[in-house]
Amino acid sequence: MTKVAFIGAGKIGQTIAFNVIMGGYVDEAIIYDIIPELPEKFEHELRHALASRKLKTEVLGTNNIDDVSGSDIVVITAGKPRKPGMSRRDLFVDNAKIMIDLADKIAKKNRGAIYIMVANPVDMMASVFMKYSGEYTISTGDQVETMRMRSYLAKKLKVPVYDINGYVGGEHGEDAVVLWSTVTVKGKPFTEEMGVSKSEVEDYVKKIPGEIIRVMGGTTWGPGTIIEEIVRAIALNENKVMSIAFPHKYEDEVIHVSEPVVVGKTIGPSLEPLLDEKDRWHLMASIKDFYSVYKENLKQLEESISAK
Ligand SMILES: NC(=O)c1ccc[n+]([C@@H]2O[C@H](COP(=O)([O-])OP(=O)(O)OC[C@H]3O[C@@H](n4cnc5c(N)ncnc54)[C@H](O)[C@@H]3O)[C@@H](O)[C@H]2O)c1
Repeated sequence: MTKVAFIGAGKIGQTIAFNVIMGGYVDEAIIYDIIPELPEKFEHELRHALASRKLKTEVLGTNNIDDVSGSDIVVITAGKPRKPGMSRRDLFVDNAKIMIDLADKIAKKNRGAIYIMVANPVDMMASVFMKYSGEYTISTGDQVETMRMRSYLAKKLKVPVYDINGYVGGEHGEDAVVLWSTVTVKGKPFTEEMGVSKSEVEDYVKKIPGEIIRVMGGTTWGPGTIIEEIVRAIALNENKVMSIAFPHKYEDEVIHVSEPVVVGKTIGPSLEPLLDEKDRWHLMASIKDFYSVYKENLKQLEESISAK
């Protein structure tokens, strides 16, 4: 019996919820948003789709946060999306205020759930939510970049995408790094002699989301499918290796940075010890950078809250 809650029913929230619910492996789903009637009408849409697929998943769309209770998995997409030209980190203060409010309202009614953060800046929002709720939180992190990297290599090298393996790590977004020591093509370690340069792949992974946002107004289908796989891995205890951001204790904070890790009902162990020295150095640099930006952002957040 698996119950999943979706907090936020905007573009990405709807896409993830649709994919998860149509997967047929969830017994109950609750969809919550603050926009009047939106979750309720989305519930009707889902019921129609479920009828067509002959699935008996129980779905509730609601504007009442008290309905969000007893969940095993909580997927949080509530928050502002970035506009063209904005960085994910620009959303920190506004979206962190939403996370603090949600931590207060939903954590006590869903104790022991795994919380999956999607709202940006996603890794920092996971750290904020965990800090204020005390609940185990992961971020979808670089699993999205990982699939962008694999898809680009497959297209360039003209091989099926399932012949490409490997991961992207570090903070989700502009600072994510391809963990080249993990990348293989048809089981062989990647080399530039295969016909594509590392910098070209890195450039694609960094720039493509901004380009999609500029033209399509947001990224949905890619992340919506990739994030469904994270939910599925947890719900079905698949123990699959994914590059998601999970809690790391660093200095005086718990922070979230992605590295390949086994994902099931519990998260871990990490594959970080198997990376080469260069990739491990990149991850450590990314943890240090995350920590200093995060501390600075927390300061701004506190100033903004106390200025009210
Ligand atoms: N992690 C990823 O890979 C990834 C991918 C795509 C989008 N995102 C992020 O997800 C977030 C949502 O993006 P979107 O395109 O769906 O935006 P959107 O504007 O379409 O949807 C956001 C939804 O959140 C709701 N919301 C706001 N405050 C809320 C609250 N307190 N409680 C419940 N619902 C609330 C809004 O009413 C809206 O329906 C953004 O921060 C975006 O950057 C992350």
